[in-house]
Amino acid sequence: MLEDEPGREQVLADTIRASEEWGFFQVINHGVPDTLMDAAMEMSKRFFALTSAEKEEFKMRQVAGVGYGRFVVERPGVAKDWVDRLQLNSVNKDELEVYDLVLNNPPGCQGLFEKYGNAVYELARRILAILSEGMEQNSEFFYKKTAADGFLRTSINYYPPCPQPDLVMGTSCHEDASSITILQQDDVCGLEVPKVGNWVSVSPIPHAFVVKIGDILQVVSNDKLKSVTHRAVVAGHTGRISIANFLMPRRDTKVQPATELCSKTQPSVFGSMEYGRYLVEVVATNLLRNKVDTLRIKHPVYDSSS
Ligand SMILES: O=C(O)CCC(=O)C(=O)O
Ligand SMILES: [Fe+2]
Repeated sequence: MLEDEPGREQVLADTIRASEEWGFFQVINHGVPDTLMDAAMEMSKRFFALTSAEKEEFKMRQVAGVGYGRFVVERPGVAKDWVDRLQLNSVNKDELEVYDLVLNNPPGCQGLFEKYGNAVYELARRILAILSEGMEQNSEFFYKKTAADGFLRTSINYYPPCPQPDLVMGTSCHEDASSITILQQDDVCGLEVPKVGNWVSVSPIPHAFVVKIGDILQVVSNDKLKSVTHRAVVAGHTGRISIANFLMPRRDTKVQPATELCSKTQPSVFGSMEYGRYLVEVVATNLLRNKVDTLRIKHPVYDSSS
């Protein structure tokens, strides 16, 4: 995360290469204090250790909303994931969120996650700046097009120990519908990404964040940066916690390739859709895989007037 040092050019090039090839990379020395990361992980453990009745007080009330639990559309024949979840918004609120969750148990939980959310949001902005400069644009380029005035959704996943881990999935294969995702994992392996026909584990590095390119950055970068499919398996003998922070655009943001990244040789390969519509029509219909393909144009032609 070098800011002005001589190795910066190399960092830019490496970050772009990782985002094109893997859609994932890990960052260390990122500026979010270790103590804040530890406190967030500790608070998450304490939350999931509350009794069911205590957790139910924060029950999620709308599909993919904030709160505890999983309010999902059931799919016939598809087993539910082996995961317990708490979701909250920080920085800006999602403008359509009706439930104003106040997370007052364990005490201090709300304030801690607001502080954590602010720090992660700043980090997300800095990473978007690195990606922008790596693609020869000004540092605010991707932030303005994929996240300006947007919100940060923090989703805390607890995968309990499981007697038969081979029979379940922690979080099924999907891509994130975010601009970018910043994920903190504990010291237990579980997150997996595909590479040449195999699943590869993203090894936990103490106090590192895993950064994932989301669908919105894939579309705006005109398919250069990849929103890669991933999943989380369960360890079995022990529980695992991951804290996924999704940087989300405002719902009225137009999701479309940036004209600056299109040319005669690289015409726009995606159409345009408002982010709110993307969430309702593409994400909420349970179409979890290859979602950006719903925007893909079959025969791209460069339009120099746009
Ligand atoms: O638990 C993990 O490591 C992955 C979670 C994830 O992919 C998500 O919440 O979107
Ligand atoms: Fe994910």
